[in-house]
Amino acid sequence: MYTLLSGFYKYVFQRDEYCILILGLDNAGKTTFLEQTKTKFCKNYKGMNLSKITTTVGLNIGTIDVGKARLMFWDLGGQEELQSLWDKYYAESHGVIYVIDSIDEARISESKKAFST
Ligand SMILES: Nc1nc2c(ncn2[C@@H]2O[C@H](COP(=O)(O)OP(=O)(O)OP(=O)(O)O)[C@@H](O)[C@H]2O)c(=O)[nH]1
Ligand SMILES: [Mg+2]
Repeated sequence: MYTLLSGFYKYVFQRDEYCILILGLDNAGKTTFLEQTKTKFCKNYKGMNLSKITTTVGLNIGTIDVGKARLMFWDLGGQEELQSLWDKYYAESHGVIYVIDSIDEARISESKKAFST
C-alpha cells in the first residue's frame, strides 16, 4: 500500500528535472537572458534591474517550472579564465544554450573557438 501511495504521490507531485547550461563569451548576454527568461516564465518573479547585472564569476542558477518539468538553468561566467570550468558541468547537464552577441562581430571567431574547444 505504501509503495502504491508513494508512487501515486510521485506521479502527481514530482517533476522531471532538467539541467541546462548557459554558455558563451563574457559580455555575450547570458545572465541578462536568464533574468529575462525568469521574468517571463516565473509568475511571482519581479525581475532585477538589468543595468545592475555584473560579470559572473561563479554560477547563477535559475529554476523555471514548465508544465510537469523543472528546468534548472546554470549560467556560468564566460571570461577566458573561467571557460576551463565549463566542462565540469557537462556530465550533469541535459542541454546547452550557447549565447552569441551577434552585434560584436570582432568576437565572433573567438566565440566560435570557445564553442569548439
Ligand atoms: N543591447 C543589448 N544589450 C544587452 C543584451 N543582453 C545583454 N546586454 C548587455 O550586455 C552586457 C553584458 O551582459 P551580461 O548578461 O552580464 O553578459 P554575460 O554573458 O552574463 O557575461 P559574463 O557573466 O561576464 O560571462 C550588459 O551591459 C547587458 O546589459 C541585449 O540583448 N541587447
Ligand atoms: Mg553573466
